[in-house]
Amino acid sequence: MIKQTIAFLGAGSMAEAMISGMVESGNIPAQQIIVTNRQNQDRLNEIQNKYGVRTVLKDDLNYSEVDQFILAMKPKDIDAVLEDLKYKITPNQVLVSVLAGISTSYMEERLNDKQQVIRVMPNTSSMLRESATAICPGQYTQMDNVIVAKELLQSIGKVFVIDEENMDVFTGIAGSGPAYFYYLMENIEETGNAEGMDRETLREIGAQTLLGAAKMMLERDESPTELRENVTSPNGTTAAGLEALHQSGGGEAISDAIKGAASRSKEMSKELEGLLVGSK
Ligand SMILES: NC(=O)C1=CN([C@@H]2O[C@H](COP(=O)(O)OP(=O)(O)OC[C@H]3O[C@@H](n4cnc5c(N)ncnc54)[C@H](OP(=O)(O)O)[C@@H]3O)[C@@H](O)[C@H]2O)C=CC1
Ligand SMILES: O=C(O)[C@@H]1CCC=N1
Repeated sequence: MIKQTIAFLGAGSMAEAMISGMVESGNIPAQQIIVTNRQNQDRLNEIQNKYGVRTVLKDDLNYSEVDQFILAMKPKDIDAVLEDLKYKITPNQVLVSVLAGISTSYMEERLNDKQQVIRVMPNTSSMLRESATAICPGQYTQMDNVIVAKELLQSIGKVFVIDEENMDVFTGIAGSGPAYFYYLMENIEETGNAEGMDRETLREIGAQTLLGAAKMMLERDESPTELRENVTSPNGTTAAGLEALHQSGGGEAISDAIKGAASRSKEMSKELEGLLVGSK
């Protein structure tokens, strides 16, 4: 059981997905989770009623009772948040950021000397405790705090400790990834529906197919290539489907999606640094 007190700064869709998974896991008492935002009291009431966590507007938060702050606002708000936190927290408290494109050094440079920070990248499947989450500690973060953060994140799915240089591509694969699969499903539904099947059944069929394939990859000792070849009978339906996919640039499209998201993640950090230089 996690003993630390956690405060979310931000109560949007990503925060909610994480809160839902954490509370559901039972690994941390709901009363040890505090959720804040700047002004939307209705949203805080909604979160409190749904999950039994404590909520408060961020200006009324008792910062000294918090062990780990989870930053869950939009990247554009990061400078204001760090400027504010600098005067409110001590080096033994930890900042855990889920913001896309914000590096540990970016945060460290704008906080007090040797502030402990951790950069993480979860996804919205946190809601069902099925996130693929990356974690990457800053240079001053103590190992015992990394362990607690990891335990907390394990309550919402699988955790991968990665080098920061891989955070952008991880974001392109796993942070944004659920959206690619939803897009795939939208197109599956569209096509099946045009052929006369009803959308509700199609959703179940498509999702079960996706789930089955995911489980095969996680639970069987075969590569995706071997698994694909096992489905593909010579001159059969799969061969025809894969050929059409190949002709339409399916593989390239997936690769471009990951590269596009990763490059946007890099660009977002550069944009913020540019903003800062411009503001001087
Ligand atoms: N959505 C996703 O799939 C994923 C998102 N992320 C990251 O999660 C972050 C949040 O995204 P998302 O949940 O979609 O964003 P939302 O816009 O839904 O939520 C942002 C929240 O931050 C609050 N907020 C803004 N400034 C502050 C502040 N200074 N202190 C406290 N709260 C504040 C806002 O409320 P108010 O205006 O009242 O302050 C709002 O509750 C982003 O940085 C994104 O990169 C990471 C992985 C996946
Ligand atoms: O779209 C975004 O920027 C965020 C980060 C990863 C998923 N959603």
